[in-house]
Amino acid sequence: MKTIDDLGDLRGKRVLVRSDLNVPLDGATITDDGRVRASVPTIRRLADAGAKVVVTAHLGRPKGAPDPAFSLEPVAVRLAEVLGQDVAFASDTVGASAHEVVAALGDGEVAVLENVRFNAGETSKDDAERGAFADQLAELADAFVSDGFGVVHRKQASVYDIAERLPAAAGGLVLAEVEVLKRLTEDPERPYTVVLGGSKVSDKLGVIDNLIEKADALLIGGGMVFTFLAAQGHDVGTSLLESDQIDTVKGYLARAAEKGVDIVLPTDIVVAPAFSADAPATTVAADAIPSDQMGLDIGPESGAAFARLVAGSRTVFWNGPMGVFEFAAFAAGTKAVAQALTEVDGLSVVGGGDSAAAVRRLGFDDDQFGHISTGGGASLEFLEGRELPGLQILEG
Ligand SMILES: Nc1ncnc2c1ncn2[C@@H]1O[C@H](COP(=O)(O)OP(=O)(O)O)[C@@H](O)[C@H]1O
Ligand SMILES: O=C(OP(=O)(O)O)[C@H](O)COP(=O)(O)O
Repeated sequence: MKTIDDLGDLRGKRVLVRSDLNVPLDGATITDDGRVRASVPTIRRLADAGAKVVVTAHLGRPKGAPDPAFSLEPVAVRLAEVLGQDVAFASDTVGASAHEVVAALGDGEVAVLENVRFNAGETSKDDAERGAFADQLAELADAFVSDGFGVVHRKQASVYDIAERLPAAAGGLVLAEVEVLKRLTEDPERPYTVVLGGSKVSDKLGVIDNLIEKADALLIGGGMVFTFLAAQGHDVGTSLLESDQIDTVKGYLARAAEKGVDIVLPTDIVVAPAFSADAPATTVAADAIPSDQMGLDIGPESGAAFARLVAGSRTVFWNGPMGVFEFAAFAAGTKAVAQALTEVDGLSVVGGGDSAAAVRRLGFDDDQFGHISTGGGASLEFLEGRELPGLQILEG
């Protein structure tokens, strides 16, 4: 992959940096600034080289139009604090404000553009529509640095198409992430266990297909669980469920059994009548979820079983909290798995914005893990051995 060194002398040049600043927010308050901190070294390096640094990033999944709830402005404020220098903010991504802010940048100064996903072209499946938006982004810069590891699995304008339009290079974060994750793909020490949870179920279920070929055991928690339980014929009440994936999941279970790969499901679940911090929590058997309750965490018996399997592995990759850790009553499963990862005699990797936020919020330090990856979906697809569009476009 091309690196920043390949871009030559950057003094006075406008460099567009794609960062992953998709941080968890409570209102306008950032609850974990890990992705901001991870983005700073590349931004600092470019600013120190005298570039005019234009940062582009997304926040959440707005629907291709401006939505104040997903403004990057609070994130730009936090970036300025962590960088220790002023950061200008453009109230649009490629419009008059962006052009004005970029034109006003001096050498070594930094600006953040408003949420790139406020523009329908960013995530469009139509190549021409995405390309037209990438053309507009490209007008704002002389070179492109891809540093948002968490989005390199997305074929999106600010990740992929832009790299076809400007001299492009991988930033330090992307290079560092790839370096560590390669260790998990090249002959991992066994047993190799992958723990999957979280709420992006439809996005991430597909990775199981390839991971069955690579890992010795797959532990399923979080919102992932319920499509599996439904595939086994159980009622999952009002839990998160991808009904159209039930047949696919049945196929995974059958193939894993054939290959001798353990797909381990929780045997007990913490349920509540509503998705809220103070909903009364009870623990039930995984095959007896009441029809008016939703599963919000794996139960204590499952937490202990998952912890034993994790701690006994030599290589562990974990993406996706085991429950709704943001609410104390549903954080125990995530805490049990996190604790077990710290005890692994080998390589333990936590991936994903919320998973990283969870371990920090539950009192763990980053250095208790082998690596904390900023990307969940991106690292999972990397481990699958898939070609990631945002990396492939930087090659050559
Ligand atoms: N049983 C569940 N039902 C609903 N949401 C869940 C459940 N378990 C975990 N979650 C949610 O999953 C979210 C994180 O999912 P995801 O974005 O896939 O992880 P990451 O950002 O680490 O890749 C958390 O906000 C958590 O509350
Ligand atoms: O949060 C992210 O991914 P993750 O939850 O898989 O870690 C990235 O910012 C990508 O976001 P997206 O999954 O909305 O494309």
